[in-house]
Amino acid sequence: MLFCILLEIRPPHFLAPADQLSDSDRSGSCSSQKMADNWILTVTARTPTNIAVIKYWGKRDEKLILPVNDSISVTLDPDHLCTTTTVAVSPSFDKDRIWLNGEEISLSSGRFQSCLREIRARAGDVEDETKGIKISKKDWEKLHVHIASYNNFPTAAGLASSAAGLACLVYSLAKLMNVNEDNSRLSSIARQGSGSACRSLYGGFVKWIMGKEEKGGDSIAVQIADEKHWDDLVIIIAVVSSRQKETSSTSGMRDTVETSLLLQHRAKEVVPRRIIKMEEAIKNRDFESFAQLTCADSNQFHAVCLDTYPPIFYMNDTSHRIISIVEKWNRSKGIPQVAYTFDAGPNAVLIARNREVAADLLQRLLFYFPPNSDTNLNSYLLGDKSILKDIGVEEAKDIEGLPAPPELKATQKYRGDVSYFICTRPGSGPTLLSDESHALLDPATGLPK
Ligand SMILES: Nc1ncnc2c1ncn2[C@@H]1O[C@H](COP(=O)(O)OP(=O)(O)OP(=O)(O)O)[C@@H](O)[C@H]1O
Ligand SMILES: C[C@@](O)(CCOP(=O)(O)OP(=O)(O)O)CC(=O)O
Repeated sequence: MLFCILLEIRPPHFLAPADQLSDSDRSGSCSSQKMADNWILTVTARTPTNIAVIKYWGKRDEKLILPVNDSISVTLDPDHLCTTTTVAVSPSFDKDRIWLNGEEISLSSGRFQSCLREIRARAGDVEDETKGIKISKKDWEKLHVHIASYNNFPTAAGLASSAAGLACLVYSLAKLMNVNEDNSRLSSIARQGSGSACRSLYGGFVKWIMGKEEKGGDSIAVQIADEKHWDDLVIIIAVVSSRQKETSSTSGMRDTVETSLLLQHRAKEVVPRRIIKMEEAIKNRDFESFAQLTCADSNQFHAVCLDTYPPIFYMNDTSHRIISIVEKWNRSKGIPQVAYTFDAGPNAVLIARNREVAADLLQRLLFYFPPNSDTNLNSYLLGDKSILKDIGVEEAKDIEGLPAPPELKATQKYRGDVSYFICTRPGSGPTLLSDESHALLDPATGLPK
């Protein structure tokens, strides 16, 4: 029986007209055609976001997304910030479709198309004996997919949604289509969806090697160390604004490449040295060097944005205030306690050397940026909320009683200038979610649940 069902399943609209069917086609056509109308195969995966500590900014090839320098990132714990994507294939689908955060969006962009094309070109044979489904390598060119993706954090707000999103798209499709390639090879496909996405194929500490080849085959991500290597680190993100930004990373870096002389100096002289030092700092868990390099690189990235014509401003007054709080505190301690870094937006990503320092940091941040009176504490700190206990904050009113940081003379507060905080840590790479309850597509219809 199973053999009969498995004979050959072709999408109904690709079935040959009856008079062109061979005997073997006919012998299996009844059950397989019936099955062909009904089956849906799905895969769900979860992929983390990442924050660059040595920034990628500038492409040498826009279409293939090849960068002008190497970059290094820390993968953030997917328990707190992640994309979940379900991909489905069925002969009953008549076109490729994608839903992002519940809304259908166009798949026509060159970037989505590049990822789909590259994955399809590497697809393998798939057989699901329990469902009686067999898809051969060549069938993938004709079958269509449905994709549903959800980011559990703001999209297009400088929190690298494109990184987690495109990495998850490529990873889940690769699993659905049985692509037999390691994550580094998959990273070079994700790179063509969004540069920073290639680094989300690994957990821990990741380097995107810029590569030299014209076609970009050697522009891949590699893991420097996994998330357990340096598990003291605690990361606090201050979400300063979750509105969509004015200048996208893509257009911003294009303008920078065209107009900034500082970028050329950075890519040629500064980053190559910093990459070597940053790799060493990570391998040796040398927080002092790690923090010094991270802050310097973030500052240079924003200087390069300012050196662009027309100038790009991603940070705002709140971002600058946070830098000042951290700089003064680090100086008062003699050695860095916290590193800061800002991507293409005003949100601060603060990396504390350990949990104790992270608690002191959160105390300072809550002191200067208390929530509005109508904000609930539960929605003001997301992620690992247990850190609130460390500073004795159980309710929003406890924030009012926090002591002023001793190293700072100014005690003016900036109530409401931070939308919320996220407390997280370095985290793991992509994972498959086998529990059906995580799927975003209905297994019976292939449409969003
Ligand atoms: N889960 C997802 N699946 C597929 N595509 C996504 C997903 N999330 C985001 N994207 C794509 O990425 C775009 C947002 O990218 P953009 O670079 O503007 O912002 P960001 O990645 O949040 O910020 P940044 O890269 O500057 O930190 C979205 O408009 C969408 O096209
Ligand atoms: C500031 C950055 O976050 C830039 C991210 O740029 P994207 O990867 O979003 O850009 P595209 O490749 O055009 O999609 C720094 C970084 O992540 O390295």
